[in-house]
Amino acid sequence: MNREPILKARGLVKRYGRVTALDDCDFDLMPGEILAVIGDNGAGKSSLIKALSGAIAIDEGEITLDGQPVSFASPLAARDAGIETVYQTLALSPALSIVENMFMGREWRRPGLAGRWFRALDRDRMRAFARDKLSELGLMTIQNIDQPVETLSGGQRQGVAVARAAAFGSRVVILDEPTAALGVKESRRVLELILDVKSRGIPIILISHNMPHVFEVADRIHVHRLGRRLCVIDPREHSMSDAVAYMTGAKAPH
Ligand SMILES: Nc1ncnc2c1ncn2[C@@H]1O[C@H](COP(=O)(O)OP(=O)(O)OP(=O)(O)O)[C@@H](O)[C@H]1O
Repeated sequence: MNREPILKARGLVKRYGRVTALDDCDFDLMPGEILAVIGDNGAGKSSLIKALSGAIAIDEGEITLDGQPVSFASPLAARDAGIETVYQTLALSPALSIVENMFMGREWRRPGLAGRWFRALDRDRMRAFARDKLSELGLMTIQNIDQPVETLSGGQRQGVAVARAAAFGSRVVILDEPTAALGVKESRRVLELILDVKSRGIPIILISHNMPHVFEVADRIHVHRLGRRLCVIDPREHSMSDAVAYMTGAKAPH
């Protein structure tokens, strides 16, 4: 098995004025794993995944994907490289429909004559695909996939964002608090979907404050503290209270 990280970062620094959100931060995502990232509020977890997914520019450091240095100018550039991210803010367009949100910027077109500049959107195929992906998530309580996202509940919106990432992430899927807005049943479906993405051989970065969820699905846990990676622990060898003690600084990892 190839033990080189798929996604790797060394010495990341991100400053917002006087605040240093990432302070010489390292990161490694191994092939096929679910890596949880945990840390206190303000520890810099979101900044880390934004740096990895092109949503913010880093001040210092290096990121490699499959061993090649990368510098994503935008989330779109990261997406083109196969890195799909669900941000806490979800990045959905409320006025657009569910299908339009799933395909935003990568619409499928009907086959056309070679060289023809305009090809019609293949709406039927996109709708069937969107319906499939949502039903995999158990989200077919949504009656109409042409309805605007702004008419959905918070949990349903989260489901659309997660389904989109799971459907299109070909190298890495990053989920920032994917179960935060969800009830017990919906959370369970998201956890199942995470395991399903893993079974397709795609590694996942899961940022979560929910320790039972983290310990249920993660292969390794990156503990983030004060803008950097404090340690990486194996959930089979550490308890939840250990993990919380490390991230709050109550206990030092050995
Ligand atoms: N756009 C911004 N402008 C100024 N400061 C920011 C900005 N984004 C983040 N920060 C600061 O950087 C630090 C790290 O924030 P970040 O959101 O990465 O932490 P986090 O671990 O994801 O926190 P949480 O668990 O609360 O989401 C915090 O002190 C935060 O206030």
